[in-house]
Amino acid sequence: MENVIEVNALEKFFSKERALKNVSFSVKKGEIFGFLGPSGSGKTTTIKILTAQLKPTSGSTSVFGVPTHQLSKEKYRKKIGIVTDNTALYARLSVYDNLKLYCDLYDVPESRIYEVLSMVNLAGENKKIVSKLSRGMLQRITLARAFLHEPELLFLDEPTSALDPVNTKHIYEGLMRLKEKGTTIFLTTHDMNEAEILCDRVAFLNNGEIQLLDAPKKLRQQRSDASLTVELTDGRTIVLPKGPAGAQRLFDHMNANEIISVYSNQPTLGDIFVEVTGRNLV
Ligand SMILES: Nc1ncnc2c1ncn2[C@@H]1O[C@H](COP(=O)(O)OP(=O)(O)OP(=O)(O)O)[C@@H](O)[C@H]1O
Repeated sequence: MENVIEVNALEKFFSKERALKNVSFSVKKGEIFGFLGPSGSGKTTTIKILTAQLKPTSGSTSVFGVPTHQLSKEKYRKKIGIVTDNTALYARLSVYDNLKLYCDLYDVPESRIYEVLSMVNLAGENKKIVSKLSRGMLQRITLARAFLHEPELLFLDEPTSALDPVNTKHIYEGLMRLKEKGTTIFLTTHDMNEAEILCDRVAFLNNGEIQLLDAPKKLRQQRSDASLTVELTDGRTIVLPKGPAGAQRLFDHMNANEIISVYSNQPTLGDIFVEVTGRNLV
């Protein structure tokens, strides 16, 4: 499968401080790739380098097979959508007028505005003035703007950090639909649950270094001891080990109709992050 993003031995220094250390990874077309790390680990710096807002100190980065510094701005703008903390919206204009400006810029029909507002659960809010919006609404408008020109590649820097669970779920559904259409998504997040739901593969970033990279399911399976936790009708919760002895006890409880639930004891992505990096994700 074709790689949309390629990063090799990327390093970034801010004065003498090393923000990124020997970072290498690639992102395939149509993949949702999660960059997970605590505050200050280098997530935004990576996005800025990949979107040509910052120059790397060394190493190579390419997007759509073209070194990032060589991409013409016009071509880049049309194929890429970026969502960061910087909303760059006009505070005194309405939601509609803000999005209309981008329709003109990207050569997109105005009818698309209603489609993207519905994607972010803001249908009917088009007349609201941007300065009167909540942080969560601003975040959703920024997402709507990034969806407007149907980019092939989306960079999302903590896209749901200000959203409530209902809107977060709505955004997840929208992102999954974009993925189904073939959009590639590079997502940074602190939220392991988000990574688990959305990402095909995740990289754990700690102090500017990638410490682990794989599919969430594989990471969990590799670290599972294959034991099972079983809740029984008499109120007990028991752990059954892998192997014939555990299987026999499971059979006996099933046969006696004593089982309420069974689940596997796999670690969460958060557990794995702590195990690998020795630190929490916040
Ligand atoms: N313009 C800058 N000048 C100096 N240092 C910087 C600059 N931008 C980032 N850094 C430093 O680089 C490191 C990585 O920062 P970055 O913003 O990429 O982290 P992050 O993982 O995105 O954090 P957060 O989750 O808080 O947004 C931090 O130590 C930060 O202080």
